[in-house]
Amino acid sequence: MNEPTEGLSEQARALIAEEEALLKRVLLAIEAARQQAGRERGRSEALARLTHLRDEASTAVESDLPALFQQMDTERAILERKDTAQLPEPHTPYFAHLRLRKHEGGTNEYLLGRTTFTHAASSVRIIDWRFAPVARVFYGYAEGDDYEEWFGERLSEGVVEARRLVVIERGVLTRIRAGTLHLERVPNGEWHEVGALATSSLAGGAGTAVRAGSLGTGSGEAGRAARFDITAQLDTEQFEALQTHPEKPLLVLGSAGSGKTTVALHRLAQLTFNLRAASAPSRMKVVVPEEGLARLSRRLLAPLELRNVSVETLDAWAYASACTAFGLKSIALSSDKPALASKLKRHPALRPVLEKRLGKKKLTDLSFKRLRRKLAELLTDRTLLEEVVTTSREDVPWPAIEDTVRHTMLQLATPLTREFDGFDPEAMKTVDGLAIEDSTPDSLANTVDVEDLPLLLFLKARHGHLGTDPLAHAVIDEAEDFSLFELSVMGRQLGKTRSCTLAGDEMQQTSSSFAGWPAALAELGIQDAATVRLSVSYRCPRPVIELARHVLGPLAPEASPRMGREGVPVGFHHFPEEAQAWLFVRDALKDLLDREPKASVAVIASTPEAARTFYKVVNDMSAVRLVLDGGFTFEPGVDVTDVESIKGLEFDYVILPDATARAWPQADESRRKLHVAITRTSHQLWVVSSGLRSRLLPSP
Ligand SMILES: Nc1ncnc2c1ncn2[C@@H]1O[C@H](COP(=O)(O)OP(=O)(O)OP(=O)(O)O)[C@@H](O)[C@H]1O
Repeated sequence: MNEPTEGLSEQARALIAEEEALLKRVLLAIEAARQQAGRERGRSEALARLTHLRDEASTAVESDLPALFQQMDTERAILERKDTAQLPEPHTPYFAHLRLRKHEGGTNEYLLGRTTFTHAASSVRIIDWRFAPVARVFYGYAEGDDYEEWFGERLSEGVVEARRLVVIERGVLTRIRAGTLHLERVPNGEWHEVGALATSSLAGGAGTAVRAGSLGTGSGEAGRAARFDITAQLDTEQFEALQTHPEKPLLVLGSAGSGKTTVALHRLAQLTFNLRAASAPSRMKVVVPEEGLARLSRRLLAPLELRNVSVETLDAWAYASACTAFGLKSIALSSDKPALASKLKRHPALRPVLEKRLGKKKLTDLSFKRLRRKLAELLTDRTLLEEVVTTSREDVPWPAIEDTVRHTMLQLATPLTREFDGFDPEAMKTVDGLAIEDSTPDSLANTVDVEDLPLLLFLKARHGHLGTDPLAHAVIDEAEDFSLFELSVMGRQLGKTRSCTLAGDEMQQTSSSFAGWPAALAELGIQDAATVRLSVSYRCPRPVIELARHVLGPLAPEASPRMGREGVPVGFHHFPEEAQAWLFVRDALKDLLDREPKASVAVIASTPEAARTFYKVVNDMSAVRLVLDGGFTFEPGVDVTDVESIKGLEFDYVILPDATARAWPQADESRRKLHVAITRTSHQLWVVSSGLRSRLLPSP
């Protein structure tokens, strides 16, 4: 235990002393329980001994039996002791503390954690946030509030005397938040009030830039304290969403950074607990559009004890589903495909046109080969494709027809290797050792696009069983980016109850045209979903949210989110030449990494090509990474990336290096993408432009 520093109020000192004493008591109680459990671990040996004694008794002479029976009784008594419960992790046994003074008299003390634990002798009671009824009081009331809750048949009334969030790292208390009082233990062991530390330090702290016009708010300094557990911070609205009946589909809406992913993953944690079945995690799935978000989701699931839940990107999910549904080990995918053909295949306008064309005729042969041929017929039918273009009101442009037909024809061709079957295999190679069709249109022969997979699965499900195992629950995150075909197939994979959580924000739709939530739910086969709209924006500070709304322009929803935090102004930096702009960013990054080596920074370019070009300016700097395949490591440093890769992610600092009129034109898709890039910012945003600045930005 360490002495609080001078200058702390009496109240703060008392709080620290109380929480440290409490933690000490908890750790001793866990240790006592652990030792007790150790003593009981001898039971498996007891079982073996009992079996052996039984065998012995069956052949023993009568005079030996009384002694054997006595021994057997002893071993049986050991076995009959109650199973040892799982103990809390002593490094971080709990994340919150609640004390209730009941009107009927007396106080009750609870700690919120992930493992239930009671040690009566030390009056320690840790409750599991997922199911303990009293967790409702923690999430629903503030310190000092009168509370009134029904626990089963019993009404409990009283006052919330203490409601504290704590951070315990390796068994040491390092942070306490009680109402507006926020205390932090710095590395030398002294305690400070966080607001006081921030204003007295040159380095800033969230909300104060180091120098005017400089990059950095102090939030990525060395040795920054661990954050409060997000589970402890869920707000009332988010916790209420988790109370939705496990079998009811839930639609979680809200602006960028309002906690949609947080709610969806916490619901999964709760449902896993409710199902109690050991197999539950394997029957649950999280599906997201991009690799970056898949990696982040896996990291977020780990502390929720859901490491076994499969997190898949849409493409990986479609591929695995198709292999299972068609009983194939692998499917040859094209590595090169026209963007317009992909757009057409994912567009909602294709859905009704296809439905009309397929009519009522039943297909009997549902093999991959047959359905692939059927799909190719449809995708080379110009009349059908023209109808898609007109139904989309030319959102799918006319040239998409030619691109789709030509591409599909190439895919239908017989691969050269098969055509020249019987020829000398060496003659089928080029001088550099590659197959003769590599990098030629012939490399497309006999392949399908990853966008074809949901269409093929859709065709199969329409005429028969999909052949994949039903899921107990699915989380569909960034659901605005799922095509109707993907949703339709996903719906077939859900069990009868359609238990799923959809999280999304129509303003962040980037990859295909979104058909709206009613259409999305209908494809999933959901008639009645519970819907929550999260209203507080947690990730971004006010100036960033305001810019994000400005960029959306006419697309911005009427209601603005409730702003969580103030923040430093957005930095706009304009230069005549791109080279000047990028050298300026390079210097700023160098300076920032020196001052705040723990910061996470993203340089988000409009395209992968622009990201690659910018990277050349900084590739000699350590801790700078080019990430274009979603391979984010979430380590401190700089990720140079593009807007398509960063959905659902967040960084302390974001720099947009090419905020030009060419990169971000005045079009709806561009507005939404720029909005996504801007809203990845947790602390500070810089918008850097050269030549002609994007007109989506406010005038200087
Ligand atoms: N109640 C809360 N209190 C404090 N922070 C929160 C709360 N809820 C969520 N957050 C934090 O806000 C950030 C954004 O949360 P999350 O990623 O779940 O939002 P989102 O709505 O899914 O964002 P996006 O739309 O960009 O995908 C995360 O850092 C998360 O930990």
